[in-house]
Amino acid sequence: MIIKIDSKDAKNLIPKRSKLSSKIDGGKVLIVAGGAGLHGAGILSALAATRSGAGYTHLMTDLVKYPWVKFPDFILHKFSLTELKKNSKDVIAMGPGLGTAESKKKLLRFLIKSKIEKVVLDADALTMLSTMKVKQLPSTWILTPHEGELARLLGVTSTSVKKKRVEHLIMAQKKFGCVVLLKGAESLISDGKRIQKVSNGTVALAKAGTGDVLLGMIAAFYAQGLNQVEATVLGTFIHGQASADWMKKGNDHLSLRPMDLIEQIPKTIFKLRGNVVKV
Ligand SMILES: NC(=O)C1=CN([C@@H]2O[C@H](COP(=O)(O)OP(=O)(O)OC[C@H]3O[C@@H](n4cnc5c(N)ncnc54)[C@H](OP(=O)(O)O)[C@@H]3O)[C@@H](O)[C@H]2O)[C@@H](O)CC1
Ligand SMILES: Nc1ncnc2c1ncn2[C@@H]1O[C@H](COP(=O)(O)OP(=O)(O)O)[C@@H](O)[C@H]1O
Repeated sequence: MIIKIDSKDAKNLIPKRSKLSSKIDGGKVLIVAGGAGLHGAGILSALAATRSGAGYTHLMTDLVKYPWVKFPDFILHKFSLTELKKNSKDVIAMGPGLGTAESKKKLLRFLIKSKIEKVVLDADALTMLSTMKVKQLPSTWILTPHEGELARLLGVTSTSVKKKRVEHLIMAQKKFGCVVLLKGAESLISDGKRIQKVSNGTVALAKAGTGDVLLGMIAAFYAQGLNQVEATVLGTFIHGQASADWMKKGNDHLSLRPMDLIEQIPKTIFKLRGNVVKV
């Protein structure tokens, strides 16, 4: 049976703060993303993490020409294994715009070998993973493939994934042993025990960069104490709902920018929470 997530389920998962909360309660997220020419991907993920409640957002990225005057919110790191080793974070989210060079593979191999507890992999990190001999990943890891990425992970065609989405999701979950989110008009989440479905997203999301936003959101919720399934469910639901809320304002589905989605996050969370802030 596939369980459909509704707004009540999502509302119950929204992290809470008290008047005495500090940035420590928001947790520390490290986004490893945004290689040469694809800086935007890392910035989108990092901005989404900050907008979704991360207490600290660290961004390991290509520092050359990083537009820090426009985006001063993050603690910046250059791509480096030494840097990755010395940075203990609550959650590490890796992939968008990273490329698949050997230097980036080393970073991923380190995370796998040292069994870092909370890791979320997307985009190029999934492509790199598909070329590695990996048995199982920790059950606390999250993979967020679209159909093409899931096909690469399983060594099948994207057409066969499109035809049998649930079957391929289950195969990937069994292969890697962690949470797998298969993205699309209907997003499916499996942890090996059950499959949950999030279908509130709109076609406005069918645009490059919206997946980078989702990665940052899931990482932020994971860093705030939700478990790996809850963080994936809440991130995916709010992401979908933000696109729907943005369209309800009279915007056409052709026109959504990933940045619009990020700007919509505060209002969508506030509405879902029930229009109350008790702090
Ligand atoms: N601002 C920035 O800097 C941005 C940077 N970005 C970064 O750029 C990098 C490359 O990203 P990308 O999107 O070009 O390539 P990628 O997703 O690896 O493969 C696409 C191929 O997969 C297949 N495919 C099958 N089903 C599919 C589906 N449902 N949805 C999508 N694809 C599907 C299909 O091939 P087919 O299966 O048909 O052979 C298709 O040709 C990556 O690091 C990303 O993070 C982007 O996030 C944008 C913003
Ligand atoms: N037709 C659609 N309806 C609803 N959501 C969609 C649709 N198409 C794509 N999405 C969502 O948009 C996001 C796209 O992510 P992804 O393919 O990884 O893009 P990118 O890597 O370019 O950021 C996913 O969250 C996916 O579920």
